[in-house]
Amino acid sequence: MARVLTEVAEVAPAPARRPGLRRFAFALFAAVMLVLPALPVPDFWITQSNYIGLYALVALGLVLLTGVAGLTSFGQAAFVGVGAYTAAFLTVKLAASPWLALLLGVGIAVLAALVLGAITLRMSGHYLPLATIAWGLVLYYSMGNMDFLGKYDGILGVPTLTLFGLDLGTGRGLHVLVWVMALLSAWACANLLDSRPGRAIRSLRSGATMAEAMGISTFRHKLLVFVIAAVLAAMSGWLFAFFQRTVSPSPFNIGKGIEYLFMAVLGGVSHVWGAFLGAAVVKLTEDQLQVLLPKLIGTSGNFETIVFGIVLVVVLKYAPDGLWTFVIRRLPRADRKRDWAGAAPLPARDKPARGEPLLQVDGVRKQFGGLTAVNDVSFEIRAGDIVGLIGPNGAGKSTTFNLITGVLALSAGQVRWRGETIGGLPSREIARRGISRTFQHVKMIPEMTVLENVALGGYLRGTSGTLRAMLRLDRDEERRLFAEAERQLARIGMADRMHELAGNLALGPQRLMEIARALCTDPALLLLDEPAAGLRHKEKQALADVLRQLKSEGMSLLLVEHDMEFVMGLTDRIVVMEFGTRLMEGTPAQVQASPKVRAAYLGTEH
Ligand SMILES: Nc1ncnc2c1ncn2[C@@H]1O[C@H](COP(=O)(O)OP(=O)(O)OP(=O)(O)O)[C@@H](O)[C@H]1O
Repeated sequence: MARVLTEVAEVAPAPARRPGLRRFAFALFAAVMLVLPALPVPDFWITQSNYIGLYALVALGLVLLTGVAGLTSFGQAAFVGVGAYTAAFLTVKLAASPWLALLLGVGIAVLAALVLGAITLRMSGHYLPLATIAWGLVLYYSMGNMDFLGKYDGILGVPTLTLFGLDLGTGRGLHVLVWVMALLSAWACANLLDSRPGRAIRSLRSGATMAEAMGISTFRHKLLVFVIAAVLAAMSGWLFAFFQRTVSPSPFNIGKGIEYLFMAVLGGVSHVWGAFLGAAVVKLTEDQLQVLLPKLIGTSGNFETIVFGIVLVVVLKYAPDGLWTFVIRRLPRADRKRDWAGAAPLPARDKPARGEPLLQVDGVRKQFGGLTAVNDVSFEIRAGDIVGLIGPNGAGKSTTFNLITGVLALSAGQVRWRGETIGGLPSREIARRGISRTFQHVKMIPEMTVLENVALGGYLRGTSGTLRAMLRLDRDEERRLFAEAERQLARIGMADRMHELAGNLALGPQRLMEIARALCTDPALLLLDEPAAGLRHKEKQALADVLRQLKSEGMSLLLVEHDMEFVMGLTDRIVVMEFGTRLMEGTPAQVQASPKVRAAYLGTEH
């Protein structure tokens, strides 16, 4: 911790980056897939490869949706159907341009995803999976019963695609287009995940509380990723129509929806390239099993489905992150290239003048059913104050934190921030106004690096959106975000650990990382929930130094802490709570001398 509060320039340079083997491997893979049709590969394998590309597009959407964001959809096949039927209907019945059909198909899928998502994504739990099943069933039976879509016979005679006057056919020519679209989509998705909106998407799986406290609208990002998955599925459907040259409802039924999910889970549900592996393994194994199993069993049937079910259980047991993890383990882990030296600072807010009234907690109350966890608690924080909130276990400290930061709704009372009423605002709006926090139980994204976790705190200070991120036009802002994240890590003495995975840190460093993340939001008030818990003595001293330094820079702090020595040595004022009420408020000396406080901690009458 010797480097606490050092400037970025003094921080030891990040370890040298390992060779870009991954990038080379993926470039090679892309090149092979694109030149494959020009090689003397049998037509059978070109067809298989076309299927794999088409399936991978859908599985890619599920990687984002299910693997990264933690949302399950069984209805992706229906979105594929939307793309396919739009292509077939427009080109066969209306003789329209296939490219117009692509636009329209994607548009309809986006609209359907927006409606479905708007209804279900605010609700947690099983609503989305159930809604996607219903959507899959509705679309399947609609396609099968509509006269103008040819009922269960579907639409025949879809023309082949032509590009620059070149007929792509259904084999080698189309292969190039299928794989260009699949690889470009994978590249765009990989770019997205390594960006400001991507980190927001990656934060969804760990629950809404932390993400919202960093200013992220979790609903908007869930909707975004649901729409992206629908777009990818519709693109696959559009290609499928020109590949099969006929569309009928059966390839878009709910069973196929489950199969797509199976591909994503088997391949590597949180890895972009796992979608390709999953699609390849499922397609190739399915074909082999369809030939082999009837021979082995002596009768035909859908036995491959049963075998797949068993395989899925085995994979989930022994490789819950999918088969791609076996590949990724063999590739060297590349540290992020430290290319942000000299990046312009991020925008910073105007800081309040010392002594300005910041936070007024006015008679707040919180009831959980019959239990009053916080009862008529009032206190004030002025700019530059370090205020402690102490009390025995269950006194209502964390609940008070959650009322101030909008995690919980007030039952009564009001919270004001610089004169503005903020009680009732969502967490992200409160974060936007300059209140940041850490959590009693550390909330982070374990599979992201320390640096990326901290950069999540800079979300509100950036503006790059999804399209910019997908096209990698956001690099300038990314450099600024990472420079800020490193600066905040240096402030708490952790810059040398920025490339480690957050999940590999011990509890103490995880707490410090949360503080760096909160600082990255550029707050005017920092709420720390038990920051010293789990820290060793020296780490606590270093933390106290950091907090004092923050105070000297004008930062205001409210901290809940059980370590009395830590609180007494650091705070200007202390609010003591007991049984949800404010027992007293005073200087550390007054609190220490109070018989009421001593009695509260000892559990005796007062
Ligand atoms: N979501 C909830 N639903 C029901 N009761 C709750 C909820 N959150 C907290 N409580 C109850 O409210 C009371 C105050 O809890 P709170 O966590 O705020 O106390 P605390 O002072 O932070 O305690 P500790 O120091 O142990 O963290 C406790 O009795 C707790 O069981």
